Amino acid sequence: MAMAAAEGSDASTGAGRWLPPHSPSGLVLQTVEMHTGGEPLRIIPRLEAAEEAAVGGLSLLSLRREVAATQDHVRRALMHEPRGHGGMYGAVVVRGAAAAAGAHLAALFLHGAGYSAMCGHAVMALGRFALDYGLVAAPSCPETAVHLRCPCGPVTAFVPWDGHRSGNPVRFHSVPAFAVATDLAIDVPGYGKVMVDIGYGGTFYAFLSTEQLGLDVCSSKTRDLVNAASAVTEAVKKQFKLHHPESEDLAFLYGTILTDGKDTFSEEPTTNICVFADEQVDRSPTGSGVTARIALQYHKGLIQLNQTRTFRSSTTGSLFTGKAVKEAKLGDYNAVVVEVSGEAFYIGTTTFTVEEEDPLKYGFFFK
Ligand SMILES: O=C(O)[C@H]1NCC[C@@H]1O
Repeated sequence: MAMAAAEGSDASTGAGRWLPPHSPSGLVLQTVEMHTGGEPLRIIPRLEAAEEAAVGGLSLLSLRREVAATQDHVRRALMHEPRGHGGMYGAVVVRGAAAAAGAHLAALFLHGAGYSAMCGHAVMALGRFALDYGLVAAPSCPETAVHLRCPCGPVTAFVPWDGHRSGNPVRFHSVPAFAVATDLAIDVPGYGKVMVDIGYGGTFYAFLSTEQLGLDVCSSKTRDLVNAASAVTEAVKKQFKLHHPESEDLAFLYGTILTDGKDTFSEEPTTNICVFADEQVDRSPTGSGVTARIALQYHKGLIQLNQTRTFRSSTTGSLFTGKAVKEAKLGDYNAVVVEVSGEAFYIGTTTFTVEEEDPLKYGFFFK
């Protein structure tokens, strides 16, 4: 019986037999499962191939390219069905890359269509993970600064710590965020001409109000919001060339965030939906999106330093807060350091296996 077996020792229950028949040469992947504001994070605490690549001293951006080229079956197996789903998100922890960067934790971010450069909801979850899984040698109470290395650069998470376990809320400071373009006219097939803002918060997003698309971020069907946001993403990609001051590897439009248009400072929450990668919907208010949107609001003079705004996900109602904490520079851009805060929770652990003869062993994906 499951209960008796779970309580027994390895010797009495043969706990090794919990693993079902699987390919002896194939993948056995252990994960820690979390969510931040409803957005899943499937943490892969160790991926041998990534560790081996890190020994060569590759930067995280180069490591991202290497893992994409050689280990994409791992991403597909864990993000796509039947092990994952259309909204699945993951992080591969790379200990070697953290050590090389003098950080507590380095991570590559995975989603249904590939690898991203920054992920705020993941940073909040990984901040807790780093403390609870012993990646920080001497955590301090009541809060510990966890230094993370993300593909976009160094990010610091500030995590409550009571001496035994981590807690919430977790806040983080990302790489300097900046406004790239404001009120940029874009022709969106099927929707007409709209005005978008483009901001960088470790990754680039286009922002616009749903009103311009004849929709309402709070009440329209998610499918309609996804279609509109995806059309905007495609149009912006064709009509505007992105450039990143540090690396062309970072110069890609990750997605479009549709908003209620409430950008002027207010104590009231502003609602948004982030559609990123290949029509993937963030269940959270999107940490990197909040970072980029605060940078845009600051650039437009709509908020001051240390004025806190609350961001609400239209999909789950979950909340993040964000504020610009100081001015900074990134290349020639006048930028700001943004603090984003939210709550991340553990939901379990999993061991995934693969049977060699399974024609769908590395998953399947459809829209
Ligand atoms: O919170 C974030 O920044 C992320 N969530 C999924 C899409 C983004 O990477």
